[in-house]
Amino acid sequence: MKIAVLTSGGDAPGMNPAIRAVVRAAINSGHEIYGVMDGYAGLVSGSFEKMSRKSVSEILDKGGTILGTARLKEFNKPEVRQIAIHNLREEGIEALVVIGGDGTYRGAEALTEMGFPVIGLPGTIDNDLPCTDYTIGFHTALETIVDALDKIRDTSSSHQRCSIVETMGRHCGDLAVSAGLSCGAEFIITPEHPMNKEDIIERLKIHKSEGRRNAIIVITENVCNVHEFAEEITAKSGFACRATVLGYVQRGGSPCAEDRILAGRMGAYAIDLLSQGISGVAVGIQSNKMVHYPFSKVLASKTEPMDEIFELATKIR
Ligand SMILES: Nc1ncnc2c1ncn2[C@@H]1O[C@H](COP(=O)(O)OP(=O)(O)OP(=O)(O)O)[C@@H](O)[C@H]1O
Ligand SMILES: O=P(O)(O)OC[C@H]1O[C@](O)(CO)[C@@H](O)[C@@H]1O
Ligand SMILES: [Mg+2]
Repeated sequence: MKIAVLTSGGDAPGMNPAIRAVVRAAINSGHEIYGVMDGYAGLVSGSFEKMSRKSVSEILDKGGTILGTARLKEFNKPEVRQIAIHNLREEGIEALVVIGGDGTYRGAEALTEMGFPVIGLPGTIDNDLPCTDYTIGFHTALETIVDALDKIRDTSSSHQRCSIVETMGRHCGDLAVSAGLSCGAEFIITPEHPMNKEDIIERLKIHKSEGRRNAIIVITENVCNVHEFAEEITAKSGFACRATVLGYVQRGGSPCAEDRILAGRMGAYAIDLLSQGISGVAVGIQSNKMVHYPFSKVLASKTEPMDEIFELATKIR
């Protein structure tokens, strides 16, 4: 079978090991494999390149994605997807593996509904996909955040300051919750676990009066303007507060072992599914087992908030 692979949406550490696994597993199973450049944009422009074992040599430890990625808004138009399917068929490609987040899955579901076989792999730092415990990239981004929070704690404590640190995650608090537990953050604020600002300020006053030297607040992006909140905390709590937006540093870097293993397992599993004639599904990991569900089910499901980790962080704070 001729199979193509692409990466789409925000890049995530582990996309390269996933591409490698798809390419090597496909070749080892007797398939031909093509790389598509820059996500769905490459499907529309017909940017395909045949890949060999060598095309994916020495990329296991590389951040980003060797295939490039893009956000192509127009892909929600049927006529644009029709061009993509036409280009795939012209090349003789019979199935597609997409590595990306929820938006990428929406594109994949739409291609599936138009009769083109697609398999999805969860590749996003956000961990915001249902039907999988983890997404490829989450654990590496988490390590980056933990490293940054430990460093911020050093300076924060030296200056007796409060630090509010904004993580990525779009509308999912998993990065903030996991990093907050890992670093003993005093407060964790996420879309799933919101907190009243006045309440935090009151608790910071108590915290300060108890002689604590610092406090860390970890917060998911898009919850509030952290710079304004830092000013408010400084003015009202007596704790000088600084805001740090971690930003794109969270998307870069060499994938950690956990993401490499996950990417390897998922990439190989995707090729096994295609070899068995299965498509129109997204791959996941649940209780350490590979699973797959139709895109329609995944996209209609909700992610499970990390309530247990959040409560544990509060309990052992
Ligand atoms: N409803 C849709 N129909 C068709 N294609 C879509 C749809 N939504 C998104 N896509 C395509 O998928 C691409 C990636 O989606 P998006 O930008 O939301 O990132 P993502 O895959 O969710 O990854 P991440 O959130 O980690 O950045 C979009 O740029 C677009 O090309
Ligand atoms: O790369 P862009 O378009 O700025 O998107 C940033 C978004 O992408 C992510 O990094 C991954 O989905 C989110 O955490 C963040 O909100
Ligand atoms: Mg997304």
